[in-house]
Amino acid sequence: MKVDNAESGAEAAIHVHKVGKTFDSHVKIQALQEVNFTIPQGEFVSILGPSGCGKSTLLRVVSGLIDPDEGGEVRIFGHRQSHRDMSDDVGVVFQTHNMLPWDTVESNIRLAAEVRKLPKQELDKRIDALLPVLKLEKFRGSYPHQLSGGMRQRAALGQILVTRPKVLLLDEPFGALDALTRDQLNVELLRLWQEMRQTVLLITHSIAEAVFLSDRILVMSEHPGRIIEDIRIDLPRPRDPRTSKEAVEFGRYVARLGQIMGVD
Ligand SMILES: Nc1ncnc2c1ncn2[C@@H]1O[C@H](COP(=O)(O)OP(=O)(O)OP(=O)(O)O)[C@@H](O)[C@H]1O
Repeated sequence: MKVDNAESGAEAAIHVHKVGKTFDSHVKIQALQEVNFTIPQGEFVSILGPSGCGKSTLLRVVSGLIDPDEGGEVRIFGHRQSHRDMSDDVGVVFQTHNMLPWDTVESNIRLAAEVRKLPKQELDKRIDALLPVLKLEKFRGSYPHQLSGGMRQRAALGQILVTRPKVLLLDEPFGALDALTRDQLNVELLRLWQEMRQTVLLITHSIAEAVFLSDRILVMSEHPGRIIEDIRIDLPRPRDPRTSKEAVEFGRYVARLGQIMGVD
């Protein structure tokens, strides 16, 4: 369903309005409480918050994998997200990859694009362009178990990027990797975003990672999750891990966020 009323966030890439979520299994857990925010097209936004505050739940609601409680809504370019009618404009990457162990990197990426029913020639072209960007060209014929953790997560990113989603939702995609690999992949992610300029919503536990990558950081409260701060990161782009992280302003943002989150 489309709406074109500006107040509803129809112009925005992501519009989250009065989103709450209560899980009602054997115990009732209110994971989210009245979450509101709007992200314009092309912005890179990170979500920080304490463990268990509802970050993954929020990302799953934005992706359409689960529906919010009644009264709340998510719109993607004006399309009302729901479990039954998920927007084609959204791609999601989780912490653990989704690759079939018996298929090569290339077939896994190919398979992920099949739902979009792209003509074979177009898909070949996209895969040929994507593999070098992900530094996986030499590994297109390798199986997941033959790759390092970082390569597997790059391939998982490839499975989503091949569909060219306008909105990229990332749930700690590099969270399980060692710090060095994670830093390298963040630099690559930033390079990709600088080229493609999709709208990105990233969940992370790392304040420095959020400041380095983002235009804006949303901070969530303890459970039940609400947005308690919305901070614009006015650091110049393009960003470079050495120079950007050494800048005084970078340190100021990290310190301020540390204070808000009680980890300074
Ligand atoms: N499917 C579910 N059924 C019941 N409760 C759930 C479900 N998914 C999440 N929860 C609960 O909702 C709350 C928020 O969980 P969520 O995974 O969204 O937090 P998070 O901020 O992503 O946590 P972390 O940073 O530790 O990954 C938690 O209390 C969790 O137990």
